[in-house]
Amino acid sequence: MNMKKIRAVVVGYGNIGRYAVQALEAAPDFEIAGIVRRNGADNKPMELAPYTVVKNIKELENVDVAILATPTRSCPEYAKEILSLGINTVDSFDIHTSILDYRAQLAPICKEHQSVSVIAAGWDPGSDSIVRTLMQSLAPKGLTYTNFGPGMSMGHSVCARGKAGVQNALSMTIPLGEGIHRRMVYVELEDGAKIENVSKLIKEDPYFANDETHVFAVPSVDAVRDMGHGVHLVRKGVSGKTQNQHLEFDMSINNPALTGQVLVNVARASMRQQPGCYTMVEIPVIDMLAGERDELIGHLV
Ligand SMILES: NC(=O)C1=CN([C@@H]2O[C@H](COP(=O)(O)OP(=O)(O)OC[C@H]3O[C@@H](n4cnc5c(N)ncnc54)[C@H](OP(=O)(O)O)[C@@H]3O)[C@@H](O)[C@H]2O)C=CC1
Ligand SMILES: N[C@@H](CCCC(=O)C(=O)O)C(=O)O
Repeated sequence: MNMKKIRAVVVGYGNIGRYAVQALEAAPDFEIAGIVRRNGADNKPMELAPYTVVKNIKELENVDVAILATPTRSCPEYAKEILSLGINTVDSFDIHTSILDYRAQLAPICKEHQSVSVIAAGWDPGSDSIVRTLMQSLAPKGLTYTNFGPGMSMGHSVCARGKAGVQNALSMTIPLGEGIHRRMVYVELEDGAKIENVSKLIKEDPYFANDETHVFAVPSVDAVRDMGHGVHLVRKGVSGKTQNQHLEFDMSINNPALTGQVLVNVARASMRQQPGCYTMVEIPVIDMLAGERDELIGHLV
């Protein structure tokens, strides 16, 4: 039997957007309804030749879900507009301290327009959030440490790139142990910009303000960039009344490729939820997989 494919749109064609398109192309149950870019079809890259590229999602027909691959700080605006059209949205919004507030803003819009939004769905926040939740259930008392990298944080790099005087930026996350990180930021300056001013702007942004941060000027960010990243999540705690349970989760990844894959997974899951706004820990993990539920249960459980 031919199943109707989910019609997805990718909004924003930067790092995550590129890999989200690839993950959609590799998924058996999706078709790409189009790509939304700020400049529409101007300078359309070769690999997008098969697709319609537009400035506004309203120019596309029968869209089920929009994958927001835009800077985190632009996600709320795009999500509100698109959810109001009755189209589902998913994003990898990664300002941990604002997730609850963001969810509360989107929930009534989803209910009013019968749409679904899955927010904060990359790998952290995202799949790591599921691992932390599972670990806490296995050892309810204890401590979890999330140790990133070393690797490139897309969110911090986007943030640094947005500062006045910055042409391009790379923010490397260096693990110091027990969930503490150092930020090493490499910036390509615009003509006339001063590293002292740029450094101040970056260090006072909430993305960086709580971590030790060093900012360096480099002639070319491209020459030093590598999009590898990873995480080592550990929990030591107590199951029932038994101490010293030790749990670990490790991954070493291409950051945008993994994020793009997770976004496609939650785009699929969005089609299986009631109207509302969800984080990944609120969705059955099986809903993120393609295929028949019974078959999946048969080989996964
Ligand atoms: N939760 C997680 O685990 C993860 C989250 N992320 C999040 O993904 C976000 C995107 O990262 P990345 O793909 O590297 O970013 P990029 O800057 O490479 O791409 C973002 C794209 O969004 C579009 N866009 C729309 N509005 C704006 C705007 N106001 N300013 C700039 N670009 C805009 C542009 O595409 P166009 O020109 O086509 O319109 C741009 O290329 C990050 O901010 C990060 O927080 C990333 C990795 C993991
Ligand atoms: N949100 C991150 C992914 C998790 C890693 C992280 O938060 C970091 O390196 O600081 C990103 O944007 O790359």
